[in-house]
Amino acid sequence: MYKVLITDPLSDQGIDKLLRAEDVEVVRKIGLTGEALLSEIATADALLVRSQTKVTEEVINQGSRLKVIARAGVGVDNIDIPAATRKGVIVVNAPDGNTISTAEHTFAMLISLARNIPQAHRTVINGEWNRKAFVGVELNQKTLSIIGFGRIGSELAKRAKAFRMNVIAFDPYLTEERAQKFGVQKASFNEAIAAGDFITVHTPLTKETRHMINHEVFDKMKDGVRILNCARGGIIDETALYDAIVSGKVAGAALDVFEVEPPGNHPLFTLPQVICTPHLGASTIEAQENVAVDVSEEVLHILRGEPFKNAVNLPSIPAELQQKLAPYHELVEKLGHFVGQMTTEAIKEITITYAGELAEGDVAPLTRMMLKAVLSHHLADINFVNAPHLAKQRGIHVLEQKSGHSHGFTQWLNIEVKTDKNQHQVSGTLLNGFGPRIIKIDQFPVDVSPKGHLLFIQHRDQPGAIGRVGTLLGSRDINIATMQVGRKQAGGQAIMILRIDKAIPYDLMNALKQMDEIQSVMEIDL
Ligand SMILES: NC(=O)c1ccc[n+]([C@@H]2O[C@H](COP(=O)([O-])OP(=O)(O)OC[C@H]3O[C@@H](n4cnc5c(N)ncnc54)[C@H](O)[C@@H]3O)[C@@H](O)[C@H]2O)c1
Ligand SMILES: O=C(O)CC[C@@H](O)C(=O)O
Repeated sequence: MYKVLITDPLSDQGIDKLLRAEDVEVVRKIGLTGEALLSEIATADALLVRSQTKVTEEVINQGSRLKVIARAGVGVDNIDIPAATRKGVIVVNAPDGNTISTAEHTFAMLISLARNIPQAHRTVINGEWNRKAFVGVELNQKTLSIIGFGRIGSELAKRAKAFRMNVIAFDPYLTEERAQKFGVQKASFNEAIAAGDFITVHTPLTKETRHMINHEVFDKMKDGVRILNCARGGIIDETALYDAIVSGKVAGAALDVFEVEPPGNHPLFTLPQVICTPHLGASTIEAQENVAVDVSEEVLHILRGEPFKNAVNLPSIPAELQQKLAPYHELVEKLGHFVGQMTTEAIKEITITYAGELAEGDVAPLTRMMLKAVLSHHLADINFVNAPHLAKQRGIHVLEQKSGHSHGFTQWLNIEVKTDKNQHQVSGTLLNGFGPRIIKIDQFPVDVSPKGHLLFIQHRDQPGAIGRVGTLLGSRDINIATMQVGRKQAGGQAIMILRIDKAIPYDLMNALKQMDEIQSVMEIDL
């Protein structure tokens, strides 16, 4: 039974799949913080949050069973992603579910800002009828500068175009083609800042975007500009905004988000030009249901070991690629486990080479999978998420390469592991109808089905050696299911791979190692 802990309010309909899952126990403790959160997370397999719960390194490290943190929404700035990655915990979000709601909210703020609707409303309900104080401006033919042209920025552009605004956009990843598709003008940051009658930010909050709208930037804006932030508090420097409004540079500001939330008695609230909402961008019935459905499904997939799509700390793998690579998973894992167990010293370098059909297209997910398999015999708590990070942390150099030489096979792959003193390599393929095969071990051609309990023996090729090993095992009632021998030349170095029905007792292992012709013996479990 998986324990799924929910600590922020989520739509009931949205988490219906989790509530109905027979293998899941849902524990809803809204607003959990401090010691209480640490104690609950200790036994949780998954944590579901919105933006309120602060998922710190301490919280993540306390989750000894934690496999996934799911953010019902887009922004993951309340989650310590590097800490989750180090711990091998997958972080997923729901990037699409609240796009429309947030774009619509931003548009509502835009109109409210242009026409002073919140301020006017307040006076009317207080018994005043002051029409002169609230003369607004039209949106028609005004320039809207959108900083950050992703999901929300581009949806907002469509709405602004419908109101006949000139839309210009700055986004380092915006192509001319995409700009044309949305009928917007692609601009540099400075151009967008200088041209906007309204300027709205829709970037994530990052090191680069924190205070990207600051004193200096306000100085470059048109007089009477109106500013919106429905993305993240901190993208706009609130002190600079306050000064720019007081100086008359900025005619008004609409804010849904704040550097500190809740913002308390903020100086900006003393200014009549400022309108605000309490982080309501995604607060619609539809958005909350969408994001809760999305993350509930992702959590179930991850807990059940099924494919998932919106991991924040893993490169996303398109469904088509997942499907294409799925047949190779077993081969890659088995080869990785084989060479990982063969290697008994500290690993310095791992090279994986793909050839044949495998050399066509993206194989990065296979490399990550192989890395996890190899290193699981050397490092604790390694998984698909943290494998590259742990390898790098240990100074293990990982190389992925493609080769035009597939050795006569439709697909071929080789894993080579180097240590200070040794190097080992294993090659494999998928045989139509027979599944994964190991076809070479350390330059010795073999044909081994990589499964079960194997005995891997390196020895000198001499008459009687194989017989003596068989007799010794037989004398201790150890049955040999299959056997493969590989050698490069008669009388030289050779290997034996025996699939045996049970593990070898310690004294028998020693007896094998003491045989004259044997150099090394190891058991390999696949
Ligand atoms: N107010 C709310 O309730 C609410 C709801 C949803 C999302 N959000 C926030 O809105 C923001 C946008 O969300 P989205 O779904 O559109 O994200 P997105 O990832 O689709 O778009 C963000 C865009 O910002 C661009 N960008 C990154 N760095 C930039 C920079 N330095 N300058 C200019 N552009 C830059 C990216 O290229 C990307 O296109 C996020 O901060 C998100 O957390 C707020
Ligand atoms: O949970 C919320 O309502 C905030 C949503 C929003 O800020 C997001 O990043 O998705």
